[in-house]
Amino acid sequence: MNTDKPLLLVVEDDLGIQKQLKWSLDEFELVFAQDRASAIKQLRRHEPKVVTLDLGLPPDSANATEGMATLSEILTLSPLTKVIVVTGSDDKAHAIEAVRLGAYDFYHKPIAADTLNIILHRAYWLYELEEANQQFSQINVRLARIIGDSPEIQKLCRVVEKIAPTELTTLILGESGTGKEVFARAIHECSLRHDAPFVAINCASIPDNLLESELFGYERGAFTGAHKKTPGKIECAQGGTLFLDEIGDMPLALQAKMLRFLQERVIEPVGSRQEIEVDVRVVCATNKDVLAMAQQQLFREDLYYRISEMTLTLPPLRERGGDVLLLARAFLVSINKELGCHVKGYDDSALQALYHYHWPGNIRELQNKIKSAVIMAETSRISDSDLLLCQPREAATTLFNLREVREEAESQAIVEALSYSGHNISKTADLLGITRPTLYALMEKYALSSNKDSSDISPATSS
Ligand SMILES: Nc1ncnc2c1ncn2[C@@H]1O[C@H](COP(=O)(O)OP(=O)(O)OP(=O)(O)O)[C@@H](O)[C@H]1O
Repeated sequence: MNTDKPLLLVVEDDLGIQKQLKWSLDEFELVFAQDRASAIKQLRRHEPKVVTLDLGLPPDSANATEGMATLSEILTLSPLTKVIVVTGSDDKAHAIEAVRLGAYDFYHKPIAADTLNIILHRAYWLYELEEANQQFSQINVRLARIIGDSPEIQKLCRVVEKIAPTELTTLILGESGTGKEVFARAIHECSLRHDAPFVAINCASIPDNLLESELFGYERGAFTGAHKKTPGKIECAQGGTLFLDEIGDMPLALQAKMLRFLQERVIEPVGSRQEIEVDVRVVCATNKDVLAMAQQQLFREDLYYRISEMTLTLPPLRERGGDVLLLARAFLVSINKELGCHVKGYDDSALQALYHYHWPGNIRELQNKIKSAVIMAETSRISDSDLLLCQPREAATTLFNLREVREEAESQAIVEALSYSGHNISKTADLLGITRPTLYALMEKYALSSNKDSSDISPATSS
């Protein structure tokens, strides 16, 4: 069968019309069905995007009953399929009824090839559009579990959308508690593997001598206590995604075996000589600088390049701006529910404290602090004293100082425009939509130099 052409299921009991369609619809790969049963069989087998359906089907070809029943069954099984019904020229009522039931369009016999070709192309186009929309909204729902409005997190979500459907082995970097596992799950859930298992293993939490058998499985009698053949985590992830957390802690000896699995997609359980083929996508994470470790021979360099076909670096919570408050509000709802509490929100002192704290333990620390604050809170609103935070992120200025924010953005824009224009003052002023004197005044205000020789613009040294 020529798979380049779009496949069209034609439900038509008249062999003469079948022949005519074959001849006039040569841009499509036609498959035929003569009655309801064969139509459903072909639908299940070929999953066509578009179907043409003659409403007059046997056993009662003079009547539209069987055709209408076939239409309903097709749309129940495959709601996105575009069904175009075919009726006799004097049968408008049935055509309209079919559209009411969900048919995409209708046309009357005798067949006008040009018109039918146009209707069919439009139907395929619409199908593909709807299918893409559906996939997009499913991806959005799956990504919705990642809370965060900051540009950094939004950018990472767009990267996840792009890489999820691929087979790229991905390395997620970031401090402890920044959401590496959350992102690994999002990659899995937005991928075509989302119905298969997501299996996570933490390489740091399992003793070195057990990690190999945990990952690769073992044969009965492979070592003392191996009473029965047991599959490893890799095999358990068959068809799905394996998440190797703390990959930087994997013992060097085991890294060679891991590399072979990643290259050849086969595993050999401990104590076995039999190879097992595995179809598993791998996502790794670490809070260590594995590249530096590779350079110091503390991590296999070849394994590093194998696992980092794509790298995502998660920013620490303190660099995500207002996300901390967004997360704090979301966690309050879930923690209230979990503990059966009714804390209503945060007072100003708590918001200030949450925003300015350094968050060395990132989102996990935030969750813990809110949990204990919900338990400790004496009133319906959490205050800074309930949160027990020390070490503010920076001197407590006001939470949102609009002037400071504006000035920072203004100075940043000038730096970037200068760099873009090659430090040409006229061009920079044009880019920014201001006059040269205004630009000079602003550069002076922000102590910016226009030194052409420096590769980047840095604040002028005041000497
Ligand atoms: N963007 C986010 N939105 C909502 N919850 C999040 C987000 N990121 C992380 N979390 C929550 O924070 C906690 C820590 O996240 P996670 O375990 O993914 O971090 P991690 O970086 O893998 O940590 P570790 O390095 O310690 O393994 C989890 O409870 C997770 O559900």
